Amino acid sequence: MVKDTLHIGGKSLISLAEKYGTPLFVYDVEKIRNNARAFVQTFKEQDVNFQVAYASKAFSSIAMLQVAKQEELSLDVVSEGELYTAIEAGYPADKIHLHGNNKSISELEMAIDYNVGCIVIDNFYEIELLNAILKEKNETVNALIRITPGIEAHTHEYILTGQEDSKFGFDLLSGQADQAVSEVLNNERIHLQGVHSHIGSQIFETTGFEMTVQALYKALAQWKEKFEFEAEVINLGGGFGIKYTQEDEPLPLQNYVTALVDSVKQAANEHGLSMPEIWIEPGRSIVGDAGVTIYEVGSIKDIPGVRKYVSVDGGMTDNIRPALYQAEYEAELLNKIDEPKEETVSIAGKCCETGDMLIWDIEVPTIESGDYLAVFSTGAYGYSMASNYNRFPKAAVVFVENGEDRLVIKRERYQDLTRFDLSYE
Ligand SMILES: Cc1ncc(COP(=O)(O)O)c(C=O)c1O
Ligand SMILES: N[C@@H](CCCC[NH3+])C(=O)O
Repeated sequence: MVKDTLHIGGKSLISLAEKYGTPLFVYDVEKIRNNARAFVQTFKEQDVNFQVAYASKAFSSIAMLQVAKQEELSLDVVSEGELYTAIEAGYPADKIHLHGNNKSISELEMAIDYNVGCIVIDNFYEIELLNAILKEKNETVNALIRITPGIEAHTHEYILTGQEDSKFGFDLLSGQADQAVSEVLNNERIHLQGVHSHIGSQIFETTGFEMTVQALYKALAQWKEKFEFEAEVINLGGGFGIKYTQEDEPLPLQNYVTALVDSVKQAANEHGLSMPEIWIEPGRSIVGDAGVTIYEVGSIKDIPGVRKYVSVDGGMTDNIRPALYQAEYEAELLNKIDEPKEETVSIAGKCCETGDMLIWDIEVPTIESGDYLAVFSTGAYGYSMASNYNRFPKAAVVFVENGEDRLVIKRERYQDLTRFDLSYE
């Protein structure tokens, strides 16, 4: 048994690695709850009507959605699979919002059959599909229209979503958003509750959100004149940044809420429009810093004067973010937490892929095979973007709260990898 050091929710990470094996995702449930409460409490203090919808793409599992439900969050789902998980977790249907830039007929039918709270309409094809499905089922639905406001948030270009040149939503500048509002308002089966906009992810400032509110209100004022339409809901999406490394300086979550509420109040007032409900959709900022991944160090390759590669028993299969966005992480050797940092190494995954790197140039104590490495802030878009590349089984996920650990997603077995394979002999 190695020395017990770093703890989460009262449990030592080393003891969890020994109990459940590695790679292992460990979540601090109290942290998830505190993040959720930071948003909810701040809205309550602002005295506005609101919904905080957890963007379940960041990390979805039955246990996670049960925690979100306990915290009275609404839920953003973007696929039939995420919706199915919500249903399995017993999520109240009226709190579910369905997103997606290419919703299938069966996704839309499932959402309507389950009576979800709202559908965020993304494009003209979807209006057509929705109309046909609602007619056939003789149903109605609440909807928001997703708008790309032409705002460029300061973040990695792959996670920008609010710029004009985007696959998401109706563009404001070209007039497509006007046309969409008009079409939806003319559809008696779709109740247009309001507008939605999401400008990107891992954003560290409020300016982009404030500019979005202004852009939306300019349009809303015109739509009031043109269509006598007033939004009951303004959904400003997610994207609130978190700390991955010492260089990251995110705002306290409360600041995003106060900035959004202030700018909506101001814009509504300026344009003589009534105050809407404000909805947001945080994903990363609810779960990101609540998760840690533990790996075991395996082979070490030292190329003198060049680099020391330290390979761990996971990699891009449980964390694609470094390969996809050059995302940076910090890590510690759990069993050497008090030892001085003696060397600079690079942490590699075990996939047959040069780009399968987790961390470049990190300082660590003298590193050896068998050490446990914990990589921090992996709670968002780690497990949810995991793959079976090279036929690696997906890692296990453990929740810790009040000194108790609970396995919430089992480690995949090799049998799981071939479960859909059919013989060709
Ligand atoms: C529409 C929408 N809402 C919410 C989110 C959640 O974003 P984040 O995890 O950055 O809060 C995303 C992802 O960027 C998104 O596309
Ligand atoms: N998956 C991305 C963010 C995109 C979120 C969905 N629009 C990440 O890991 O940062």
